[in-house]
Amino acid sequence: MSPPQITDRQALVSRATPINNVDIRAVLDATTEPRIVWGAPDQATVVGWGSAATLVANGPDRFSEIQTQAEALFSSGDVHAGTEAARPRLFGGFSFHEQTAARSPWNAFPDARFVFPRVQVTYADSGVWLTVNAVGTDATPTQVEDTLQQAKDRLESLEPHSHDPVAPGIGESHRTTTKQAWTESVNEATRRINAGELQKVVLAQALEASLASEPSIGDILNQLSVSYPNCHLFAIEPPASERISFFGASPERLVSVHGRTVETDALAGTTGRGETPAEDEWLAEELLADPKNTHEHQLVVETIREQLKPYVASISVGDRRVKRLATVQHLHTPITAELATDEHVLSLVEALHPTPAVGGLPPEKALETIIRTEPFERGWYAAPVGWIDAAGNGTFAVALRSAVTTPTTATLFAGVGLVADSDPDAEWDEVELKYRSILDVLEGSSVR
Ligand SMILES: C=C(O[C@H]1C=CC=C(C(=O)O)[C@@H]1O)C(=O)O
Repeated sequence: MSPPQITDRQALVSRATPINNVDIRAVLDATTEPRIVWGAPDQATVVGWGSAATLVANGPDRFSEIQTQAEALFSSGDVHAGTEAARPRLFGGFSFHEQTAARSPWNAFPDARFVFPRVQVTYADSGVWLTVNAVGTDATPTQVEDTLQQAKDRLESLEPHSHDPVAPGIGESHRTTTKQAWTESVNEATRRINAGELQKVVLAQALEASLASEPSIGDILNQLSVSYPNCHLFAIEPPASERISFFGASPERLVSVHGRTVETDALAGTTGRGETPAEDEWLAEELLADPKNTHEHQLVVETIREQLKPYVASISVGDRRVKRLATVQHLHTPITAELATDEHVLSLVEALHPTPAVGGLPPEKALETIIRTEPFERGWYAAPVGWIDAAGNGTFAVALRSAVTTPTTATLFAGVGLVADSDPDAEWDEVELKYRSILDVLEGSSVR
């Protein structure tokens, strides 16, 4: 392999070194620049802060624009990563709709933003790694290596995080959709589904809450990682953002591309948790056999299969099963495929988003219905969040079970899939169950 060359002004320098283990919460407490956090089952957990480069795109071409900008950024570089987990990666996400109105709480979120962190700590199987990145005319190996040494010294001297997790506590809270408006919307959706205008639509609600104290993203993510070990954990803080965080613990992987292997999940159809293991099992069996939920789920499986078809040489749909989370259980079908040719992960993200687990069918009619019905801005809720690397690999989750916090407020989001026989009251309660994952950590309630 020929050595990487620095060819233009965009030259990228990246250096990494193993460091002693440092508590992720101590790292987060010590950072003042905007941070990103990513953690997924079977993947290294990453905390990054600052920006060596930031890619922004808006509008319907946001996926291809970010791909072009990422390819330009990674086209030349002087990289010594030491281990695959510490290699240069971009972290960020997209808006749900083609265009996001700059409405609260999304004012600081464009339609797509990816950050190449200035400093990154990676918790990998091979140990803890520190990476320092720089981009531009003044990015020199000597400067980056000096910064790496300084950052290593500083991180290794951090006091361990000693306090128990502190929950911010919730003051007043209200859903932005009234029960009456919700009932009317669900009835209207089911009427249109029964009339054959739509097959399925996912309607969501926002919940606005005041916080009793400023949230600590380290404590929140720590709690979420304990309660939701089989979920994708993320936090994204926009630059110059007055300490705004968008974070969540999503049970749904949108897509992961590694070489030519594609993995994705169909996740739709929900029930609660039982009081006992036997009740849990009973609820899971009921869910697997329930015609409304299996129909809602099967629409997602079939659509994902169709969406992937143009790209893949083979596809394998796993058995339908139940994914059990701390507050709910979902129908889950894992899907794997082999690409016919090399594809950038963002091509697959664009092809799959939004799946009918968060949009509906037919897609255009469902999106129109969502825009017309929902009285709040989805922003990045239910949209792809994740990472990409220089080779076009990456993993994206669907940003569910998520919230935006400021030092004094939280806005939570949750939605439900509606089909012909959906009941407004049951769907209202399901929204509450889906809020619980974030509400529990904000309130400091004990979770399973
Ligand atoms: C839209 C959400 O969940 C989706 C994912 C799993 C189960 C779902 C359901 O049963 O309705 C939804 O399709 C959400 O959590 O906000």
